[in-house]
Amino acid sequence: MGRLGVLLLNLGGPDKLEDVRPFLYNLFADPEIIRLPSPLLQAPLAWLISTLRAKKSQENYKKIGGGSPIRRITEAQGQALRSQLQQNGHEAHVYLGMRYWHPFTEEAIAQIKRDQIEELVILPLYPQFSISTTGSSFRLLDRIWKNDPDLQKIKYTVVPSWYDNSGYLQAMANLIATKLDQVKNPSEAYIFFSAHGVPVSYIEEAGDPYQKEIENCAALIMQKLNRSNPYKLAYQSRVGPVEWLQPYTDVAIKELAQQGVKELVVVPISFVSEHIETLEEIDMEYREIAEHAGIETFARVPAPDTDPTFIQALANVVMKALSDRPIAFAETIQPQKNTKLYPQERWEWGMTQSAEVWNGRLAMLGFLILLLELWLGRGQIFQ
Ligand SMILES: C=CC1=C(C)c2cc3[nH]c(cc4nc(cc5[nH]c(cc1n2)c(C)c5CCC(=O)O)C(CCC(=O)O)=C4C)c(C)c3C=C
Ligand SMILES: [Fe+2]
Repeated sequence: MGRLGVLLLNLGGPDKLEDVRPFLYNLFADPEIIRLPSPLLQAPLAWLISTLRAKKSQENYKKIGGGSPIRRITEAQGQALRSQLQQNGHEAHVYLGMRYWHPFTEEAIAQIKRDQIEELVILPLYPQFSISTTGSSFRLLDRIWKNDPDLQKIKYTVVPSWYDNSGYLQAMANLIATKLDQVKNPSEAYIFFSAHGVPVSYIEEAGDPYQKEIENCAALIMQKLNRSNPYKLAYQSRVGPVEWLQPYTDVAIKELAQQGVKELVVVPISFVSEHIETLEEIDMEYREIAEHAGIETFARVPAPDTDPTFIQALANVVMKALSDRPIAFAETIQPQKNTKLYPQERWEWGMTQSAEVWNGRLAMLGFLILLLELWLGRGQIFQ
């Protein structure tokens, strides 16, 4: 085996408050997050949304210490993975490639080239595949690869998703069991999985397998846990004026409270590290909603971070990828160029070609104004 590298992919997050706006700009400039009918609109819209959202988002980052812990934790996971692989007989360099903030994927690739890596496993730190996360990183890497003959010499493989890995399921089950055993009625508490949502159009128009993988993952974790507690899966963190996967976490919490549920054990399911959506959104916003609705216990299961069972699971995923047939970027799910990732029916009217052009332009203008109004009018994006 040649010089081995493992490239861990993640979303990234602002290290400090000044980073929030440019981080949001990078996120919304990604056509895998919001795709508009004209690519020319992407940058102005990203600028608009990031500028409008920055203040609220900064307030949230302030509440968790002024920045995202995602880089620190992902670096710790990388180091722990390197030692675990070493113990399992594999000397590997581990790199971090974040999609929207430092260390950017491009920085990791430059280092991989400097280190003259010959064999590379590309492992997203998202257990389930979504076009908006893993898919976006793979598409970026695919573009980088196509333009770089040196990279094309590397024997690489990608791991599209690994939510069904037995060690990962065990790590999640252990973390849940520990938390369950701390509540008043461990056998009755409701296990509440909260996954990051995506717009419904990702699933229905673009064929994103995310919802299926999340549902399967929750069911497999429950099997591993092997307890008879009731459970529910809901989706958090919706952004903007389109329909996202349902049930929404806040609505589901209120419904359970109305049904008389008193104890919730909340499991963040699509994240493997603590970050703003666990530390602020779940721990603060949803806790408040739950307590207000009459839930007496709101216990949150920690993200796996550097949990040893979880790190061993990551090492197993890497070793399996090395022994399996290599998977290329092109083999993974990619939305077609014209896929609607955002509802576009609004500008599909008009009788003649030129009328259609003008209708389209007016509709786009209207759409921008509508977005602006919705973003400003609602005052907060996570509803
Ligand atoms: C599986 C994980 C994730 C999916 C799917 C996902 C889709 C998705 N996200 C946004 C918009 C935002 N996400 C933001 C932060 C954020 N998102 C994820 C993970 C997934 N996103 C993580 C790990 C983080 C946190 C990074 C950190 O700073 O700790 C944010 C910024 C937060 C904020 O402004 O409050 C936005 C915005 C969309 C639109 C989307 C799918 C289309
Ligand atoms: Fe997100």
